[in-house]
Amino acid sequence: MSQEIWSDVLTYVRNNISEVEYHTWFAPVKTLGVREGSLVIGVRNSFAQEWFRKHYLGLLEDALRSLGAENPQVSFEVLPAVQEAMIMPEASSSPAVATPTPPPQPRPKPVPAPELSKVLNPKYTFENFVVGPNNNLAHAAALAVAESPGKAYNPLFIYGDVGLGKTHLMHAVGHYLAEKYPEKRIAYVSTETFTNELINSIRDDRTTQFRDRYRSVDLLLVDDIQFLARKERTQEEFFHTFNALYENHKQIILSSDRPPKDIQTLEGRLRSRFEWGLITDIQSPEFETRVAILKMNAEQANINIPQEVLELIARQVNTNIRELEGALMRVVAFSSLNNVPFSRTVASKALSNVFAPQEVQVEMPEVVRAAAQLFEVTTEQIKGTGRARDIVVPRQIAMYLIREMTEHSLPEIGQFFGRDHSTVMHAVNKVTEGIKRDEELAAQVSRLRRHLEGLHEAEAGNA
Ligand SMILES: Nc1ncnc2c1ncn2[C@@H]1O[C@H](COP(=O)(O)OP(=O)(O)OP(=O)(O)O)[C@@H](O)[C@H]1O
Repeated sequence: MSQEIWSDVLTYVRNNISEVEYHTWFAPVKTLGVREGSLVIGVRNSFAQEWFRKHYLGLLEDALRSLGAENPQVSFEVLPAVQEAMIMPEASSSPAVATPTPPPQPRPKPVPAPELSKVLNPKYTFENFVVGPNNNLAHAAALAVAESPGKAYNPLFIYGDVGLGKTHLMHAVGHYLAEKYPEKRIAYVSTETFTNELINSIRDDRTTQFRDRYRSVDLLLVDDIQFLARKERTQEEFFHTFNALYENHKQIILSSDRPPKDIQTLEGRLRSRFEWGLITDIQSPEFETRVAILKMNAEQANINIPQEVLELIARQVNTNIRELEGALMRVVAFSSLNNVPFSRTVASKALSNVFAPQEVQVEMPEVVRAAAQLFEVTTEQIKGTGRARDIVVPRQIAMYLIREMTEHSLPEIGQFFGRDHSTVMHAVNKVTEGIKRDEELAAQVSRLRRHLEGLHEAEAGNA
């Protein structure tokens, strides 16, 4: 994770000095990690070490402060000669591959087309994709397509808001296919790149090569297809690419932030083609899915973070998964820069500048846990089917409090308990009526409510 801290530090630095200065001094250095709360930066020689101490120490400390370090510490070490060789700027990578902020590099002209099969992000595999109710249909469709490309659903059209995993799923199909059939040609391209390449090919009189490249692939993945809107020439070209691939039973997967019918100024013939196969969406993940994603990310980075800290992060970021991952990195950076163990307090502090604490929400599993604790039963019993009174009462109270304290609908609550919405409605009515007559029940409900509110007040207070 120190690479992520370093990447954030570089972004901060880059925004605060000139490009030339950045290129001269920061492009050749690398981080050696965080040791006892101090960010260690490897520089080429003792001259650079002195220069950094004199000119950039304050800036680097400010960068760490912006990441939440309370007492930022930076040290510089001269790299051994052999390591120096490894910090040469990397070859320019495809836009699809997530890398830490790359150092600026002179751009050759014309820009060469990326090697089509090398643009998949290695992290975006099916194994790394957490399946939840928000994305299970899109996941199943992607898997079906990966298993029977060109046969199951063609094209597969995945839409949803930003940062919810559309690109991840597309790349996962690419990886699956690349592994199973290494000879297959796979192309991943954003609509923007497709457009730019088309323009360049027209300019350089290379349209034939452009066409050949895209029309000869076995799997074409196109991201952000909504950007085809209002680009008549690109639509025309894409139409022919689509037809060529489709007729040859080659798989096409498209992603967009909206369904085809809502893409304005998209030619009718393209829209209808996009609707030929399967259109599936990805919604924002529920709390449990968010926690599972955080858990997987932490495990992959070999970081042991307590469940309650993951839950706190998952509560604060409830839509975009990219932001969710960013929040996790912020907490990790904060704890390692301040040399403190992970805790709810630390996480609240780390996130306080970025996410407003009043946005925290009570989540369904929390309510069930609190009810189980108060009534001395297990969460499994509450979510189970037992009809004994000492289980039914806590279950109904949990349903009532979820309805009262969260935004979840009756069917959503029902689904969480494995029941239908009428059971939830019955429970809510029963408890609503019950607390009017039964003082003990009223006291229990109010105690639970205070407990749940208290949990979140503590978080807001810590922040
Ligand atoms: N279900 C999931 N399990 C694990 N990680 C996920 C999941 N969904 C999304 N992510 C992660 O969230 C981040 C954003 O996902 P991705 O780039 O695929 O989103 P997107 O929908 O394509 O966004 P955009 O519209 O901005 O292109 C990635 O790091 C991805 O690995």
